Amino acid sequence: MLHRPTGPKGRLIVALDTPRLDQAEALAGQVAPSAGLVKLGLELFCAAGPPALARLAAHAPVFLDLKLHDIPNTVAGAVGSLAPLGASMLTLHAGGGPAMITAARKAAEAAGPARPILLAVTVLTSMDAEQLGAVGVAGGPAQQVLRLARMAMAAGADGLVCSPREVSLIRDALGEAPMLVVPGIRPVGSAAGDQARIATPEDAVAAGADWIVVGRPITEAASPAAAAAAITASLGR
Ligand SMILES: O=C(O)c1cc(=O)[nH]c(=O)n1[C@@H]1O[C@H](COP(=O)(O)O)[C@@H](O)[C@H]1O
Repeated sequence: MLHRPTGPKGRLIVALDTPRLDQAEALAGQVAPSAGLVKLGLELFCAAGPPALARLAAHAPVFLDLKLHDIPNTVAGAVGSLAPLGASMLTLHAGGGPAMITAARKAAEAAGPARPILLAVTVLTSMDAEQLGAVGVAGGPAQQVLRLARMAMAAGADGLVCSPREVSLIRDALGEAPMLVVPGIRPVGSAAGDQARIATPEDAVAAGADWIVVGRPITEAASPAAAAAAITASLGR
């Protein structure tokens, strides 16, 4: 099981969001010197399936981000199918509720000590108060993130995915126990795109993020290797 970032590659996770496995492998090779993990998400997994995991794992440990969200029995089955693939981290939506998270943890543990870390996604970083209101959640993202964070950790998640805006709130409430993996990262000067709750790599780490997740600011850069290296260097290791 993967623990906190300690190595010289720092706290960076690079999201390889492309439907093409050859392209993802090439990117993984370019960013691997400066990335602790690479992220295999829905776009690539839907296109290339489980074999993509072993191919990317040749370059760096893999964060498998499929954001599972279904009834407990179905999610437990999916975790059971995914756990042997060798991912270091796996996501599920906290909104699936405590029974779903507990079932997922049980299924992950059945895979043995090399099981993936289970991360509960709180409120997607693309959602602002208005988007959240549209799905019936009043009070804004911070309050909802904290509610889901407490519930998910009590139900058996190893860590949480949240935006950089809620990191210090979670640290104040829950301390060091949750591993915090933080997307919605934008180096100064890069476009926000569809992300709503963003901050720079430095601010996210200063707030207490264990890992930051960066996709397009690296993958769409003229040199992904240089962009990844610059982010890791900006974090001081
Ligand atoms: O679980 C995630 O990784 C995730 C959760 C979230 O709330 N927001 C979010 O952006 N992500 C992922 O993080 C990556 C961010 O990519 P960029 O916006 O290109 O940096 C994407 O692969 C998203 O799927």
